[in-house]
Amino acid sequence: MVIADLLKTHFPLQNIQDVVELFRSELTRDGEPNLAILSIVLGAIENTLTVNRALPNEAECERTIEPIFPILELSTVEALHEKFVTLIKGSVDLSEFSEKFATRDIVKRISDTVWNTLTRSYYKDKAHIQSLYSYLTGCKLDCFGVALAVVVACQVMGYRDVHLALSEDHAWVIFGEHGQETAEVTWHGKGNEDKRGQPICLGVAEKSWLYLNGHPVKCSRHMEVAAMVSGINPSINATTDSLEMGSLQQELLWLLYDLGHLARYPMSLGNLGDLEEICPSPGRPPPLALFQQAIDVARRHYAGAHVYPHTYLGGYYYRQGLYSQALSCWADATQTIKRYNYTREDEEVYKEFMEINNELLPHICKMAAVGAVDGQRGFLSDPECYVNLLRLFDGICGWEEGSQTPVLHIGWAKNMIFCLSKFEAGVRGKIEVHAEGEEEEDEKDGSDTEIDSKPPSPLPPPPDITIKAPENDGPTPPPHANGGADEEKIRS
Ligand SMILES: FC(F)c1nnc(N2CCN(c3ncnc4sc(CC(F)(F)F)cc34)CC2)s1
Repeated sequence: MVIADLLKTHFPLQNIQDVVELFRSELTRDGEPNLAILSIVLGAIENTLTVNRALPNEAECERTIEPIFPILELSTVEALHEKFVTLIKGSVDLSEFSEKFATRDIVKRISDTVWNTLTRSYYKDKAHIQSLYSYLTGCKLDCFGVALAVVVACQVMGYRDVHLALSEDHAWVIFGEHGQETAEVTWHGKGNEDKRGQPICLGVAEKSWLYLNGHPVKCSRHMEVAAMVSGINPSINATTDSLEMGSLQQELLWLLYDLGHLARYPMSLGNLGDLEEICPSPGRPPPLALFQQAIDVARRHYAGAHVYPHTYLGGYYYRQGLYSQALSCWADATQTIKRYNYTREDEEVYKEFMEINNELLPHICKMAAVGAVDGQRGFLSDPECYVNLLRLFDGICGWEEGSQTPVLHIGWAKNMIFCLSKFEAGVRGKIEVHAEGEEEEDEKDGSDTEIDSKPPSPLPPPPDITIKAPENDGPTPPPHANGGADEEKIRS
């Protein structure tokens, strides 16, 4: 498959702007963006900027910093592209597969080709093995990278119906005339037999977070570009990121955002929010707006089935010291996971909630109890915080109910008791807990406001509990009642 002349005009790539213009050209051209070229380009640059990078020591830091952005020649990219096309076209007998739409057989065969050319054994969680560059130069791919490579190979074979499907911790493909077919093409986690070639059957998908109850992100070609940009890993080592690589990722995500290709992709909006928190772009929406947009997208287009939009925002509030707001987001997150049954393939989200319940929440309650953080003066006497703490624990317990594998152990319970006991006795008198479906008598004096897990549309399962907290006329003003001065103090 020849590389379009339009594409060639961008080479050699010498800086971030050259790469952004190449992506803009591919994303706005007639026909599809060339996924193979774009993945090779990102992988080659990431490799130069992060892999085996000698870092300047103190003394050298004083000296001028030599430019380290690699000059990427067309010949390098063309050679790797040619290698990929030859490998893929050489592995399947084209005559057998002449249909317009892919079949399970062709998808499995292409997955086998990628699978069988990987290094026999390597550290699967290694960084920088997510791109076609890693596959073509090191024969290594991570779980996401295998799925992406299969989709790129199908594009090379001319199958315009094969697309990437993404959950919050897994990837597979959809295909067929109406995109109605699904197939596993990669492995998941450790010690799980891969199910490559099999469809994702609803029975498995509907109750496990790994498959998001049938609400994965179904990518277009442009969203597949967004996925490879989201998959950029700027880390040089555990403590240092490549500023150039992070900046390239941020610029490309804004390009994709402006072209509308993040509009159905909550995690990429979260990625962009994280990058903006670290290095704000002038004239762009603040992180808060991006995290909030991700939550809205998940609610409107994915039936509120995604957990990460809530934990992205919760993590942001926590880092900003806005603990009441963080708690509210984390409660929304557990009220989301509550609709799933926990299975051993859900470890990643289990670790998220473990950190929230067993590290972050106890820390907040400890700090609030010693009054260490001004802004949290009201936290332990604020009925809304207590309500959200109960919603959070209810969600985790609801997740365990009906699951084959238990979620909670004594460590969870100890931390729950620790947090609950830090709240002032009076606050417990200010809330009402209603069992599911109990008739609501009208509020006579309107003194109670109902705190309810805002039901995402379409109708979710009814919440098990509805909890009420009084209006702001209670004796202790909510933590941010002083005109946000505290928040100013925290932020400054
Ligand atoms: F919840 C917040 F704290 C999170 N912070 N970072 C989070 N990540 C980082 C980015 N990330 C992602 N970001 C964009 N797209 C995808 S597709 C995918 C699943 C798999 F890798 F394809 F298997 C993961 C993922 C995974 C979740 S969640």
